[in-house]
Amino acid sequence: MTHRTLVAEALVVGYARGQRVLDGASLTVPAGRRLALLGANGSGKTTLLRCLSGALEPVAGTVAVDGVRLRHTRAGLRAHRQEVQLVLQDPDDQLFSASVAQDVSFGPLNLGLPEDAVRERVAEALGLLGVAGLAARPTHQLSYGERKRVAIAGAVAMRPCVLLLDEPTAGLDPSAVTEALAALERLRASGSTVVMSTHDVDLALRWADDVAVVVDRAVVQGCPADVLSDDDLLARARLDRPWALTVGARLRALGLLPDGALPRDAGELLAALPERVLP
Ligand SMILES: Nc1ncnc2c1ncn2[C@@H]1O[C@H](COP(=O)(O)OP(=O)(O)OP(=O)(O)O)[C@@H](O)[C@H]1O
Repeated sequence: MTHRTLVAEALVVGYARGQRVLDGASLTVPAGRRLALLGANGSGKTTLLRCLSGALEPVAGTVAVDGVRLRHTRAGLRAHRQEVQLVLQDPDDQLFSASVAQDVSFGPLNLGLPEDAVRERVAEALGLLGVAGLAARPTHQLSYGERKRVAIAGAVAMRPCVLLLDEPTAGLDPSAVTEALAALERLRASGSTVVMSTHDVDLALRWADDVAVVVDRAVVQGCPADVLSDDDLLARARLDRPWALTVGARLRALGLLPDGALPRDAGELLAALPERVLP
């Protein structure tokens, strides 16, 4: 797998006539960067991800991978899905087979790959997600967190250059979130560029290289610390400022952090404090 750049330009989407969910939404997912997609409930994050994956055809606008434009023909969609995979928020929308191994084999088998290549991809995908031990388990017996990981493994078995994850950490306990983030790092190291939608601004700040906010039917994209401290944007998008930015700004104003210091989480904050505060 090789990281690739995914670009959406001027997307227009409306489910009902005359009502637009996206109206001129543009987004760039640079190859190899972690991108977090934020926005209020119903703002259009899933709609945008579905356009990026090819599952939904916009009324207007384009989607392209490394400059190659997505065509909504059978051949065009087939080619796009080998590069870009979407994992839905609810794993039960994605898992259909009796066993985990069968489920994860589904995509590679559909590509017409020989059995040994399929087996290799399934083992690789389950390994990357840290669920190799679940291969023989019936999918209906799995916990919610296990089902989420297996659903991601199903997409990973397609060896996508860009992996789109709709709220992959929603409903996971804190240690499962940590494990999921470690799995995403392994995926990135293996060549998949990762986009995740989330409602967690603190997670977006500490995980992402870039953030994109879906607001007023368009997308505002930029560096996490800049976008997530833009109070006007945050209010329009019904998001809170991440606590680390609020506390960091206060500590800088008190002279307890150097001017350029931008701790993104508790560990970075403690590390940045001077010894007189934290001997
Ligand atoms: N298939 C559909 N038919 C009609 N309307 C739809 C459909 N899918 C989504 N919508 C509407 O489009 C809007 C955007 O929905 P979308 O699921 O993209 O938002 P979201 O940002 O992912 O929300 P959430 O954070 O709640 O998951 C909502 O008003 C939703 O009701």
